[in-house]
Amino acid sequence: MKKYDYIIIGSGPAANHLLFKLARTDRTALVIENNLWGGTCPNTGCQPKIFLEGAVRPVLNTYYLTGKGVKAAAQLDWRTLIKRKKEIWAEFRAEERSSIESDQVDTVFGSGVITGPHTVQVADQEYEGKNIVIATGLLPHHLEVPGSEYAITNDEFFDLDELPKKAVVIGGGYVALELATILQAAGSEVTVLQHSEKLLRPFDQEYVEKLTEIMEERGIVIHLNTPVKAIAKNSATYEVTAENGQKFETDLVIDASGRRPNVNGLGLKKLGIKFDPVKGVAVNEHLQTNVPSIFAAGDVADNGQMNLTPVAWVDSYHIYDFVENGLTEGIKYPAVATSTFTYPQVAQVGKRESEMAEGDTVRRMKLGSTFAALGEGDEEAELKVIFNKDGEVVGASEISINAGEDINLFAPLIGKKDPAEFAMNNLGFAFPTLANKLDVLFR
Ligand SMILES: Cc1cc2nc3c(=O)[nH]c(=O)nc-3n(C[C@H](O)[C@H](O)[C@H](O)COP(=O)(O)OP(=O)(O)OC[C@H]3O[C@@H](n4cnc5c(N)ncnc54)[C@H](O)[C@@H]3O)c2cc1C
Ligand SMILES: NC(=O)c1ccc[n+]([C@@H]2O[C@H](COP(=O)([O-])OP(=O)(O)OC[C@H]3O[C@@H](n4cnc5c(N)ncnc54)[C@H](O)[C@@H]3O)[C@@H](O)[C@H]2O)c1
Repeated sequence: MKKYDYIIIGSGPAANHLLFKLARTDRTALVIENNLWGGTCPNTGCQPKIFLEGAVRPVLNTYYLTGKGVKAAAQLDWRTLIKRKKEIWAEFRAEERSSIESDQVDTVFGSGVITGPHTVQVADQEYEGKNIVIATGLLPHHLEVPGSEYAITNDEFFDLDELPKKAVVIGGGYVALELATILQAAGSEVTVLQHSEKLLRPFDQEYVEKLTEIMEERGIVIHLNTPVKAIAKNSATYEVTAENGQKFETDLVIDASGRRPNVNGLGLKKLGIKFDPVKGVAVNEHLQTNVPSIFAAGDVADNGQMNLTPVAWVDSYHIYDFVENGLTEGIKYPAVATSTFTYPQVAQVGKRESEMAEGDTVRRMKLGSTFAALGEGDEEAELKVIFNKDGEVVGASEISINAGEDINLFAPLIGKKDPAEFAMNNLGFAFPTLANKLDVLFR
């Protein structure tokens, strides 16, 4: 039986950052993958999304500037865009697996099943590992309604050759609103059906409401409190029926009703490894499961964090430091910033206004009236920063077309005393950018 220091099940961000660290040592690793090498983020998540968003931006930017010095809105050529996407990704996929293979790292294609505290089986081959890392991520949740098989998920979305004339997107989270933004900008008539009364729960709801209004003004139809009862196929279209009886005829249905930990078929029950079907694999402060040689990292781990790529990286670095450097301190997550890649974007780090404690204060900055925002047609842009009673920054939220980038300024400031001092000491920030305005905000 071939022996390794690490067996990692799944080749996503949680795996590859552990491999970056292991590359500096003489440790050996086996990576097992049963789908696309590299995991969700580069194949069917963050990366194809941000690629398409790159083309959506000028379309929407020029839409808002039409009549304000721009003659007409740019238009998306969906077929060419997806063709280019496929060409770039074909190259990436060809390179991805070979980029992680080395003298120290083997890869094997297939489904890993954990058979013991130190053994994993793939087909009829068993491998031994001193440490096993479950890094199997999430899978799309499929609605449990008749006809749910007619809906696609993010797994298929980024390879759609034809732009649907009409699309129904089910869900009100990141995936639903990002894909709705892309489709509408490309020219589809988009309807979003959210079962509950709120969208984008992890974000500042005042800004989410503003985003919703802006998306609706642009033509995206959003129905809240509208659970779906059934999806039916007609000859050339689909019909989505809501529980309230409303019917929506459409060319494409996207199920973006959430994602669930990929825990089935791993042999967890047999080994007695604890997990929750919604939260994921139970882990301690070192990301060990109840079998100490078996860890879980990234989206599949019930680590109390959001399911984001930077969180998966932090997890894998911690496992490395714990096993290789004998770190005794439990995992500490930095303040991880997050953004919706909608238009505009809503971003946040640390506390939201709704989570303010006694003595906390909030300061707002109307970014929309700055010359930069006026020039970009981003008049609704706004920023809120939350301070605790000692004057430390404890949170920030922003709505603007650059919020995803801007929020990174605030992540390193969380918990820092005297941000005014920080701003005054960094007068060399490029001007005129948001960083330069911190001085005004903090004073
Ligand atoms: C549409 C979309 C957009 C996103 N955009 C962002 C974003 O902008 N920013 C951000 O931070 N995050 C984003 N995310 C989330 C991000 O993709 C995840 O947080 C990240 O991929 C988690 O990494 P992971 O390694 O834990 O899991 P994954 O990347 O999901 O990798 C898990 C891998 O394990 C494999 N696997 C599963 N079971 C087995 C088995 N039994 N044997 C072998 N292999 C197995 C899977 O095939 C998969 O390749 C997005 C997600 C989606 C769906
Ligand atoms: N920009 C980013 O960083 C980004 C983008 C995409 C995904 N992600 C990550 O991936 C995770 C998964 O994203 P997601 O959008 O799939 O999940 P999500 O949990 O963010 O959203 C799921 C949405 O579906 C709704 N929903 C649940 N059941 C439903 C039902 N029966 N009918 C209709 N709607 C229903 C929920 O209320 C929620 O609005 C996110 O939580 C996030 O961590 C991040």
